[in-house]
Amino acid sequence: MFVKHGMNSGFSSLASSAVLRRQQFLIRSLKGYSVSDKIRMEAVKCLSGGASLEANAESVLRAITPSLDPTRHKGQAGKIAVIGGCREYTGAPYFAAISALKIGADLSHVFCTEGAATVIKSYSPELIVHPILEESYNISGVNDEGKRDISKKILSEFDKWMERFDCLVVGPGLGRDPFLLECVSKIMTRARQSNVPIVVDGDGLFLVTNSIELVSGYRLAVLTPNVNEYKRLVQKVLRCDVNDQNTHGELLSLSKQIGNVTILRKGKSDLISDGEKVQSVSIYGSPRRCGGQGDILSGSVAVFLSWARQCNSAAERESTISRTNPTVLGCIAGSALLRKAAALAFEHKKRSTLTTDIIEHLGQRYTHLS
Ligand SMILES: NC(=O)C1=CN([C@@H]2O[C@H](COP(=O)(O)OP(=O)(O)OC[C@H]3O[C@@H](n4cnc5c(N)ncnc54)[C@H](O)[C@@H]3O)[C@@H](O)[C@H]2O)[C@@H](O)CC1
Ligand SMILES: Nc1ncnc2c1ncn2[C@@H]1O[C@H](COP(=O)(O)OP(=O)(O)OP(=O)(O)O)[C@@H](O)[C@H]1O
Ligand SMILES: [Mg+2]
Repeated sequence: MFVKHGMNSGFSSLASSAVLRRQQFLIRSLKGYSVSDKIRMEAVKCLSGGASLEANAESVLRAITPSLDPTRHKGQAGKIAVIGGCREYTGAPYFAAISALKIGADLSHVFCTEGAATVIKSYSPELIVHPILEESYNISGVNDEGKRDISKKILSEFDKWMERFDCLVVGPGLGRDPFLLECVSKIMTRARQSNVPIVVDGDGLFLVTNSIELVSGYRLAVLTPNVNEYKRLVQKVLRCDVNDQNTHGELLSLSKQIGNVTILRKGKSDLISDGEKVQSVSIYGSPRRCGGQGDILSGSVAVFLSWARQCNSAAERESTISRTNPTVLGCIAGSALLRKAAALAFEHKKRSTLTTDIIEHLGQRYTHLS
């Protein structure tokens, strides 16, 4: 079976004092590190409220990961592009792009501003960096016609590459400059016309929340909101505040309202929905909440969803998995892998664990994923 029924379907409505006592015990257990991962997972499921379908992440990972076959050529394991990197942020696009390579993609590109490009290139010679984006401050003396020309040039530079990509990650460290975001909207529209999947994260979600039509109804779009980003999406799309008593129902409605795009709501448990059902990944990760873990996740989801789309022959896939939306499979695999890598990094580095430490553990998934 691909999914296992959670232990507490309809928990919120059935809560009795005995269940509440058990919950309180589990909350106390979570504070220490002596209890097993399994108990922590139970606790998280108990606390999530609503029917819980914990994804069998290990099966998903095994089913969608391509073999290291000597007949395969460079590029077949994935070509990913991250659109992000501006004056403020260079770490986020680097984390997303390098994570894609560490997981097993063959090529990882970054499209960013010129200033950010030099920095990102210096972090890693493995990344292919395109310094094509422009921010308003850099073109402040240019008139409207000049700006239109710059925008056209950016789009045509991107067009040269786009057909080669298996997935785009839009947003890590993108910033919120209006001119830059306008150009990125055009890039997203072009990618959508060419059926290239798009993972939207960070400032990409800021853009999409204000221009929901960019992804609305696009089944190859994945949104990966953190707590703030989710709140803004719910307020904009559902026109209400986040309701923690109805997490699953709310996520289903949000996804449906945006035309069944896949949403991965990050948090204590990661919740994933494409508007059909909600699945969770509650594997215990790390108590460190250092910045950059969401960036690892977006790069990882991009690779896994590309792999999930590739294995469309029934022989290659387990039956339930073959019927599951590849974007959902990508989210389950990405979330599980990040969480396990975070747990392994925390075992070694404890409170000093940083995003770069987690990236170093991305490759250990098969031996340690439980
Ligand atoms: N090392 C790095 O380069 C990192 C960069 N990051 C990037 O940082 C950017 C922001 O991500 P966060 O997760 O911090 O975003 P959040 O939305 O969680 O919050 C960011 C900040 O923006 C403010 N803010 C919220 N709504 C706003 C609005 N409507 N207009 C202007 N400001 C608003 C918040 O008060 C907060 O201080 C993203 O591009 C993200 O990818 C992060 O990924 C962390 C690591
Ligand atoms: N309270 C939590 N307990 C356990 N894991 C969590 C918790 N909150 C987030 N995570 C995990 O950390 C990962 C990143 O989520 P987070 O909310 O930090 O994203 P983010 O804010 O976008 O990160 P970034 O700093 O990269 O922008 C997610 O996969 C999620 O599973
Ligand atoms: Mg983020």
